[in-house]
This record gives sequence, C-alpha cells and structure tokens, in this order.
Amino acid sequence: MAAVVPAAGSGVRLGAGLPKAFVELHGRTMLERAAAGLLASGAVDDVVAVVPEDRVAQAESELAHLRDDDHLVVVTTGGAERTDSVRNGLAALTAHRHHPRAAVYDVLLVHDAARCLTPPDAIRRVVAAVRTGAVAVVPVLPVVDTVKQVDADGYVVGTPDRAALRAVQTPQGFAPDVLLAAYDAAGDVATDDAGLVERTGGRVATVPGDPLAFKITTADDHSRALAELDPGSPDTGALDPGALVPAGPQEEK
Ligand SMILES: Nc1ccn([C@@H]2O[C@H](COP(=O)(O)OP(=O)(O)OP(=O)(O)O)[C@@H](O)[C@H]2O)c(=O)n1
Ligand SMILES: C[C@](O)(CO)[C@H](O)COP(=O)(O)O
Repeated sequence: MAAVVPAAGSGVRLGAGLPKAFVELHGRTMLERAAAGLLASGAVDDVVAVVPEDRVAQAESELAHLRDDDHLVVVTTGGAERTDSVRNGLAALTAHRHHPRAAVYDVLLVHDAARCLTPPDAIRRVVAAVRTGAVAVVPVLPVVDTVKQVDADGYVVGTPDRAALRAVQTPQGFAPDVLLAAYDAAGDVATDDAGLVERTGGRVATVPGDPLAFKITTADDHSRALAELDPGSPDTGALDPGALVPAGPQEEK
C-alpha cells in the first residue's frame, strides 16, 4: 500500500515565510512527521512526498531515515494546485513500479503533510474500509456549526441540514484504478481527491475522522499543534500571527 503526501503548497495563510510542509513542530518538519506517521501506522508500505522544486534535496535528506528494504520513500516535485501535486505524485509512483517494493498496490492513500498529527488509528480506519470493499473513503467529522449558503453579495440563500454535512479530512483512501481513472478524467482542480472520484460517478464512503487530524492552516493551528505534541511546554517555536504575510489571492480559500 502506498501513500502520496502533497507537501508542495506555499502556506500563504500560515505566513511562515517558507513552504508550510517545511515548518517545524518541536524540531521536526510537518512533512517528516506526516510521512513518519503514515509508516508508523503499520498500514503503509511506501510514501511519495510531493514538494516544491527547491526543497527536493531537503526532503530527500529529512526522509532518508524512513527508507529501508521494506519501505520505498520517493520525493518528487509539485505543481501550482494541490490537484497538480497529487497528479505528479501518482505519476512518480507509476514510474517506480519497476522497483521490487512497488509491485502492485491494493490501496492508495492521499494525505496532506499539513495534517501531520493524524493518529495511526485514523489512518488504519481508512485503509480497512478500502480493503473491505469501498472504492473511495474519506475520514469525516460532524459539522458543529450551522452552515449557511450565501449568494455573490453575501446574502443567505439557504441553510443546509447540518445533520447531513461532514467536514472532510485526510488521508483519503482509494482503490488504485479508481483514483488513477479519476485523475485521468479530471480536467479541473478539486479541493480534495474524493471530489474527483465523485465527478466520475464513484461512490465515496465515510469513516470517522479524528480531531487530531486537523489541517495546520494558520498560525493558531500551528500553536495548537505545538501544544498537542507537548502540552506542558511553553509555546516554543510558535509563529507570530502578527507577522503574517498578506494572503493575496488565496485568502478566500
Ligand atoms: N500546489 C499545492 C498546494 C497544496 N499542496 C499541499 O496540499 C496540502 C493541503 O493544502 P493547504 O493546507 O491548503 O496548503 P497550502 O496550499 O500550502 O496553504 P495556503 O493555501 O495557505 O497557501 C498541504 O500539505 C500542501 O502542502 C500541494 O502539495 N501543492
Ligand atoms: C484535502 C483537504 O485536506 C480535505 O479537507 C482539503 O480540502 C485541502 O485543503 P485546501 O486548503 O482546500 O487546499
């Protein structure tokens, strides 16, 4: 089983001044924590990390300790959108199929480096659901706020039934042919990989997610991650929210 880890985003909303996946949490980058977490779950054999072009050498060096006879760890470069980065990761996996470790995968995962605190049980739940027959699986949490749909002017046009809404996390898991076909068919970007499967008519199952699989997006999320990892310690290494760089065109995300 293999996992693609998109880690090529710039992290505009975090505003750390470097690509988000290379920001450290108590001395370890988000990328290294995410990749190590996948392998430590025992459910993942091989990992493809997708990183900015100028971070390939750093990623190779940071992930080298995870590579052994049983675990292939590949680093490749990302694209402008998350969808482009995952596509590159899938291509890198295909290119390594000749490797003795990478014969045929029964499950493919896609897991944000930015969700690097995801507990092993949450990873294993997704894998188990694919192995028991689902072609696509997303971990979800209930939505606790009432959600409004608004028009272009910001006026409310509807209130969806909250009981039918879920917040979606990663890793998302797929039967490999289903994910590859969805990416082959995709003419556009999607904010998550299951969204591409939905567009091709694939049925997407849900499993319980985990609050610790939250996405580190802002400086507050980064502080929360530091505290989750070491509740007793001062906020060492926290980013200064006041030093945020302007978010630019991505700020509406
Ligand atoms: N072109 C991109 C954009 C995002 N990602 C990755 O996709 C995951 C989820 O993206 P997000 O958290 O939105 O990260 P960024 O795009 O870096 O954040 P921002 O929008 O604040 O710049 C992250 O691990 C990020 O590195 C990626 O590999 N390639
Ligand atoms: C894939 C994802 O993590 C699911 O919640 C998310 O959609 C990606 O985050 P982004 O901020 O939209 O890039």
